Amino acid sequence: MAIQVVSAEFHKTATRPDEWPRGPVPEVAFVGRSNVGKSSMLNALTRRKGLARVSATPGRTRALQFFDVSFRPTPAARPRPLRLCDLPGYGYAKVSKAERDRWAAMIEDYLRERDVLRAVVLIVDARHPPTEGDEDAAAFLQSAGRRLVVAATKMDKLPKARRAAALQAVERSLGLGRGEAVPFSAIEGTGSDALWARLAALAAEEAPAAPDRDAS
Ligand SMILES: Nc1nc2c(ncn2[C@@H]2O[C@H](COP(=O)(O)OP(=O)(O)OP(=O)(O)O)[C@@H](O)[C@H]2O)c(=O)[nH]1
Ligand SMILES: [Mg+2]
Repeated sequence: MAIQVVSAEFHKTATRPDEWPRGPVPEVAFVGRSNVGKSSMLNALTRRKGLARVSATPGRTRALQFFDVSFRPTPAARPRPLRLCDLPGYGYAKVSKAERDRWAAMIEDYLRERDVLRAVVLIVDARHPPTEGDEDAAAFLQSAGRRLVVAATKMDKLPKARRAAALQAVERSLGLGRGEAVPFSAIEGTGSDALWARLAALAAEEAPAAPDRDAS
């Protein structure tokens, strides 16, 4: 059954931890290489075309962008809050190494430390084998103890007859089981319901056992 998005709006931009939104709202983040389609996926999921900025120029998203969403898992259910975080892409070559290092540190701090983060969607391009950056990101997220959902996007660019094989190639190379990766296309509008079902379930779960940050 399709999830109903009640509202979706931009909340804020952050480059430093003290700027991350406060409060106990469960959060899901979107990571992937520059230009893979992170912002487009966020717009497709929220069914709000201009919510996150989509650009033909890679490297457009340069800070963490937080969005507040309210959704009903079923038509009769009460709306639930969820926060989405659109992250800058990795692997963007046209900035200085110093700037790339700064982005990487900003993203890694967030992915490691963020206590309300329930799941991370790793977005890969369905047309190509995962890049070294994709593999590094998957390994990093696993080592950080994050729940990972892999989505293979731009499915529309593949002929229908090749889509299943492409999805399996993604799953194999990232060490996932059959049926674990979610096929997606922001252009065709496919994959949203399947991805929502996964995210809604993860958002409802307890936060994963996080490194000992509440010990004091
Ligand atoms: N054909 C097709 N094109 C897509 C899809 N998703 C995104 N695109 C295109 O890919 C380009 C990049 O999309 P964005 O959503 O801005 O990608 P991003 O990952 O947020 O990019 P950065 O923020 O720069 O890292 C744009 O030209 C989009 O129109 C898709 O599912 N299918
Ligand atoms: Mg973007």
